[in-house]
Amino acid sequence: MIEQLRSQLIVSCQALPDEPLHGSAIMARMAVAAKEGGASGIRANGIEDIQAIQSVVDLPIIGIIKREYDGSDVYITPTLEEVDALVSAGVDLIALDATHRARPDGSTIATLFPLLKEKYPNQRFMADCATLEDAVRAERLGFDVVAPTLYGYTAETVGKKVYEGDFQFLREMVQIVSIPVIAEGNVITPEHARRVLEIGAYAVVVGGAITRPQQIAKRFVEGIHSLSPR
Ligand SMILES: CC(=O)N[C@H](C=O)[C@@H](O)[C@H](O)[C@H](O)COP(=O)(O)O
Repeated sequence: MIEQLRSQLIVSCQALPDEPLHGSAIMARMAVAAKEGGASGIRANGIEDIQAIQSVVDLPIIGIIKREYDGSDVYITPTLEEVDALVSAGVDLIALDATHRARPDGSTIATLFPLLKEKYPNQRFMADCATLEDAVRAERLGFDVVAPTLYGYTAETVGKKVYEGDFQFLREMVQIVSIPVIAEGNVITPEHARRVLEIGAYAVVVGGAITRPQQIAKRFVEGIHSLSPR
């Protein structure tokens, strides 16, 4: 299944409860649209969205469950409970936060992941990383793929964008691990998508730039204002 994604576009179809397109029926239509556009995979959040998407497209799915717990900053598939649900849903690849941060039950990825592998030896896992250390640790732990998904979204990386310095961070990640690196997070243009593959990313995930119209509209509005005479 991972082979199927080589050099291809994966579209992340996500809208949280506070977003205008929230709802599994809408996310399923987004996935159909992504497939019509040529996407080879879908990333989706939550069992409801995943099942709705599985019923209309036959593409490989990267599944996550975003859940916030008191006392932990980890929200992408934080505990075994979310992994159990994603395995039951039958997603091809389960992505989880692979930073060093403490998880809700006090575990870390280094203590949780071996348990997941033991329980689900045939399941494939993707590591959502914020740093190069995260990626190295993820490879050592036995993840199948890594991604810079959380680069810019943790206290130590806040404000950083993966495309800065011609995708410098991504290039370093590609060099430091030997498992596939999927470029994810702030890939905003077709040129970005092409560039990350040139740099050596195995595949590319694009989310908001395709499936979050509020982000797309905002970018146009900002474009207009930056062009208008002052
Ligand atoms: C940081 C975080 O929570 N990222 C989430 C992970 O699944 C999603 O909200 C992103 O949309 C996804 O990673 C794709 O990225 P972008 O939408 O920038 O193309």
